[in-house]
Amino acid sequence: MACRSVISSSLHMTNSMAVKGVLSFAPNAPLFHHLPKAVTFVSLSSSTKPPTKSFQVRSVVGTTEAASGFDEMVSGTKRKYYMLGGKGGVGKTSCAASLAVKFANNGHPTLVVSTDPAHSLSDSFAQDLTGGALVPVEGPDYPLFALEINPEKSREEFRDAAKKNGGTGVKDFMDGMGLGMIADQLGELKLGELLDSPPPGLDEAIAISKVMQFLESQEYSMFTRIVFDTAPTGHTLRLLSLPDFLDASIGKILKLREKIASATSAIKSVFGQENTRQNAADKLEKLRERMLKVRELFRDTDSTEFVIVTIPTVMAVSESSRLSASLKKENVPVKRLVVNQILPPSPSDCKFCAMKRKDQMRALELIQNDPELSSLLMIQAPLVDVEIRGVPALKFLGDIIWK
Ligand SMILES: Nc1ncnc2c1ncn2[C@@H]1O[C@H](COP(=O)(O)OP(=O)(O)OP(=O)(O)O)[C@@H](O)[C@H]1O
Repeated sequence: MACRSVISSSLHMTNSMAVKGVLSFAPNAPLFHHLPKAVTFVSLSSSTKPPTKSFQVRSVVGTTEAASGFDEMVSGTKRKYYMLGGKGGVGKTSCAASLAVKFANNGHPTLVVSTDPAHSLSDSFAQDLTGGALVPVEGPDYPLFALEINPEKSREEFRDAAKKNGGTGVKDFMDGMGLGMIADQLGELKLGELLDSPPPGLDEAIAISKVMQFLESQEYSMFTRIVFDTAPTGHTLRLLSLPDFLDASIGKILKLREKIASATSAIKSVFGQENTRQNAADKLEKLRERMLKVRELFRDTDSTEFVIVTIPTVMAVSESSRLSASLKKENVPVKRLVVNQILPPSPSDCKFCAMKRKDQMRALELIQNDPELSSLLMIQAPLVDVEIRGVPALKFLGDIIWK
């Protein structure tokens, strides 16, 4: 028996609007190669670009009309940070990318950042966004840039640079990555010598240092919405608790430094060493202070929100509940919970679909009765029957989720 639970529909989409019909887009739309110095906000109208390519997106429609409060998310030109996180594979990237597209199509110069070492932003946007630098995303009405931070790869390169140049290349390498600040703070500690046993938190330090750039660098000042596609729960919690985490790491670094210092004390002047050590300790203290600033930012209810993404299964709901509790403990603002991949009611006699949906409804009930999750605004997102890839498809998903 054919399963008819998924309603097929087709869409017609220009760069800034979607109506029913055929999903169309102009693949040669101009790239935003340069960041504009000043941003003018104008009302968005439908594009007049002729559709040059078309394909169909079939989807479930109308499963839920729960509003996400997007009006509140989009209002104001003061910068806001949205971090989307949850269990692996639930749709964090799809939700984050669709939110970023929606912000950009609503007049916000937007940056979407992946801090997940296993990036899927490139796959989601169907564009090559790798390389660890800002890459313009083709398609939205307003500038949308993506940044994939790969801390593990960065550490590898860092290690190589340290080996090749006997440590002298480390600063150049970090400068090249825009991490000069970290190099300045840690350079004197001869990190190259410590890389065989990297202090825990170094990966996260590299990721968070990019966040610090947002705060300090002119290059990023144009972005009024920054959306984070975070790594699965465990990594995210480490990232959020980084300042404490780094505190411990700094302690470890200083201890190691002390060991190195005493091992070489026979050939160095004690006075000079003490100076260097004190200097390095001061710099680390500065780094710690900066981290604390980031910590404050991510706990600022005016500028930051963590959106939990989950799916309607008992396992995912349990993990989301724990994540919510941890975020609350860290005082990170959480308001919204996206429950993704919900099956529509099946008008057919597909037993599998009926059972699956029943299961999902039970999981939704769990959410409603969960002390951690019940107070969050629940946004239900349907399971669509094609893979969401590319800006037009993300716009389509975003228009369903972010209303
Ligand atoms: N609502 C949806 N309907 C249909 N497919 C979806 C939906 N949401 C996500 N998917 C698909 O599920 C897969 C995983 O999605 P995605 O990469 O967004 O999840 P993730 O949580 O970011 O994964 P990871 O933890 O591996 O980074 C992708 O193939 C995506 O296209």
